[in-house]
Amino acid sequence: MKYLKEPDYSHGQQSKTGILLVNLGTPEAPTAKALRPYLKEFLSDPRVVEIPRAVWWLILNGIILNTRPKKSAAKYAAIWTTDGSPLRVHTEKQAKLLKGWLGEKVASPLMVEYAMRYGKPSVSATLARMKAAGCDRILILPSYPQYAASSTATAFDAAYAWLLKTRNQPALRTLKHYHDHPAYIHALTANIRDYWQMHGRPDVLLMSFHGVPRYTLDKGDPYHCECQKTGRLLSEALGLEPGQFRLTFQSRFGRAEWLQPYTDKTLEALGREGVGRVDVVAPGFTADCLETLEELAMEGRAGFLATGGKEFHYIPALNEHPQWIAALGQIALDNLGGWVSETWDRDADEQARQTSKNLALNLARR
Ligand SMILES: C=CC1=C(C)c2cc3[nH]c(cc4nc(cc5[nH]c(cc1n2)c(C)c5CCC(=O)O)C(CCC(=O)O)=C4C)c(C)c3C=C
Ligand SMILES: [Fe+2]
Ligand SMILES: [Fe+2]
Repeated sequence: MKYLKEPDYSHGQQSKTGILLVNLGTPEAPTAKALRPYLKEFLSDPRVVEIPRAVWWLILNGIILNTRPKKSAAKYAAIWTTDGSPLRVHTEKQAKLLKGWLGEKVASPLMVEYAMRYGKPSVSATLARMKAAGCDRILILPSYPQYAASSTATAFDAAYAWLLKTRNQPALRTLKHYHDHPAYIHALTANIRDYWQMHGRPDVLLMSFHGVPRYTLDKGDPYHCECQKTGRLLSEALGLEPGQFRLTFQSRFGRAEWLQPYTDKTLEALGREGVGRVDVVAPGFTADCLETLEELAMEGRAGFLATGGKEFHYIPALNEHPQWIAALGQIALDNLGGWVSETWDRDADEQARQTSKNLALNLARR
C-alpha cells in the first residue's frame, strides 16, 4: 500500500491547529545497547554526514558503531536523571507549558506536542496522532533558534517524508529560525541576568554554540552567521564590552575542520591567560542535554581549571524559564497568522513588561 491508512472520518469533528516542537532526539537509556540504534539513525542521515554513502557506510558500521556507543553511554550516564534523558524531560515540559501559555491567549482549539528527529517519539508517529486528533493545520517549530541543514532542515525532511505518504494532508507550516527574535533574545538575557543576580558576574562570558563542519559554511549554510547574530544581539542586550565575551563552537565530530574558534581550546587558553572566572552559556540549545551538561559543564570546566582558571560556572539553558515559554508562545503566534484567533492584547502586554522592567532597573540603580 502506497499511502498510510486514513483515520476514521467523522462528520462534524472539530478541526484543530497543531504545534509540533521538534528536538534532536536522545537514546532510550544510557547504555551502549540503546546508544547503537540512536547513533545509527542519527549518523546515517545524509544531512548530518555528507561524505559519499558507500565510504561512510564502511566507516560507520565498521568503526564508529563498534566504539562510540560505549563511550557515549558513559557520558549519558553522568547526566541521566530519574525521569530520563534531560533533553527529553525538558522538551516534554516545554510542550506542556507552551500549551498552557497559549491556552490563555488563543481562542481556537489548539494541540501542542513534541517529537524527536531521531528516536522516539518520532516525527511521523506524532504527526499521525495529531492528524487523527483533528489537526488539519500544523506548525513545525524546531527547538533550534539558528537554522542549520544538519538540525533544522532534517527535522523538516522528516515531516515532509510523512506528508509524502499521507492521502489527506494537513496544511503544514515550518518555522525556519528565530535566532534574532526579540522575545528569544529577551529570554536569553533574562536567564543570564537571573543567574548573575544569584551568583555574581564573571570576567568573561563564553557563548558556546554547537559546531558544524566548516565546509557547510562554504557551501552556503547560514548557521555560522545566525550564531554570530544571536551572539551580537545578546552581548548588546547584556551591555557587554568586546573583551567581556567570546563566541565559540563545540562538539567537533570527526577529523574535518569545524567552525572555529573551538570551545574546548578557548576555555584552555582562557585558563592559561589567567582569566579568573568564566561563565559558559549555550544560547543555541533551548534545552539542556549531553552537549551542555557533560561537554560544557563537566569537560569544559575540567579544561579551564586544569590550565589555571580559578572559577567556572555553567549557566543552565532556557529549559522552562518563564520568559522562554513566553518567547516560544510569541514566536509560535507570529507564525500562526490566519490560523488562530488571539484573545490577548499584545501591545498592552508589551507595555506592562516594559513598565515592570523599568521599575526593576530603577530599583537596582538605587
Ligand atoms: C544546535 C543543533 C545541532 C546541530 C547543528 C548539530 C549538528 C551535528 N551533530 C553531530 C553529531 C552529534 N551530536 C550529538 C548530540 C547532540 N547534538 C545536538 C544538536 C545539534 N547537533 C544535541 C541537542 C545533542 C544532544 C542530544 C542528547 O541526547 O542530549 C551526538 C550524540 C552524542 C555523541 O555520541 O556524541 C552526535 C554524534 C554532527 C555530526 C553534526 C553536524 C554535522
Ligand atoms: Fe550534534
Ligand atoms: Fe558568518
